[in-house]
Amino acid sequence: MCEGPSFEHVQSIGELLLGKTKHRPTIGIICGSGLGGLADMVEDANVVLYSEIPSFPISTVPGHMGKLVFGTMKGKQVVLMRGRLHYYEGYPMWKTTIPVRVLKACGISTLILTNAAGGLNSDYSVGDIMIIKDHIDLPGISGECVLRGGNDERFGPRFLATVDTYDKELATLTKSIAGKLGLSDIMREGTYIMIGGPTFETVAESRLLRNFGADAVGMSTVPEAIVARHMGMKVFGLSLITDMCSLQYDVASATTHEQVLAAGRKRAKDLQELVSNLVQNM
Ligand SMILES: O=P(O)(O)O[C@@H]1C[C@H](O)[C@@H](CO)O1
Ligand SMILES: Nc1nc2[nH]cnc2c(=O)[nH]1
Repeated sequence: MCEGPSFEHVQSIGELLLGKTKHRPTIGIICGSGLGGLADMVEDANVVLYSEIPSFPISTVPGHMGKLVFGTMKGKQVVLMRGRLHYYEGYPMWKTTIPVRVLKACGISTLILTNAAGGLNSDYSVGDIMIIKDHIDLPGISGECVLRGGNDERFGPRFLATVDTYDKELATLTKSIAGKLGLSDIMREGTYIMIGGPTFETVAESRLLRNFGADAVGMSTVPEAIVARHMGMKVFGLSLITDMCSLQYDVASATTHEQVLAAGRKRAKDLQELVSNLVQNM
């Protein structure tokens, strides 16, 4: 059975969106929880609400506004998704990535993903920024891969290699920009693991995820990265460590979404500088 939007439908939404803006971006950015301030860097903005776009799912999570923002960032044409869709909101996996397919139809060739994540690596601290070197698709390896279902070859191949998901040149460029901005001390590079959510991890789960080799855990990003690669886009990802996962029972503390959003606000300026300079130098 074929799941997901048809190729023609995605193309038609792309055309509709390009009719609503004079911009012709090639760089797309997805804002993670509490990281919507990235959109404040956009000049000459044309904003389209998700609710105005046919078949677009609606963001229901606080910290995700549900707007596409077309415009320029440091002279480069961009489009930002200020609000992403998560599997735990009740959408099937393929539906959470309709916007990524639509971005491609709008002409995007490079996708920058950002997210809020819990730190599993005990060398990390709240406020660190992790370049995503690799991911573990926990839902995917247990049967809920975003590419499950019928495959339209016009989107991409049935069997996708994922060893090269995250672009190495953009990672190198980001490290050099972080150095110039004085951010090297908070930069990390590691593996992001996606869980379905919306529960934060138990101590036993955090230990399991760490033993799997993950440095940070979150509830998004991986399906978007896979779909973007499926369509031949370059992908780069950053995780803001908003809380540290509890690996010891005697000092375990509960994570809250408010805490995640507050950590995002604290690091907002640095993240905006980092991403906008990356865009400028791409
Ligand atoms: O959209 P992201 O992955 O940044 O959001 C993370 C995961 C949950 O949606 C939320 C938990 O606070 O933050
Ligand atoms: N699963 C998970 N997602 C997060 N998003 C932000 N922080 C966390 C976390 O600690 N765990």
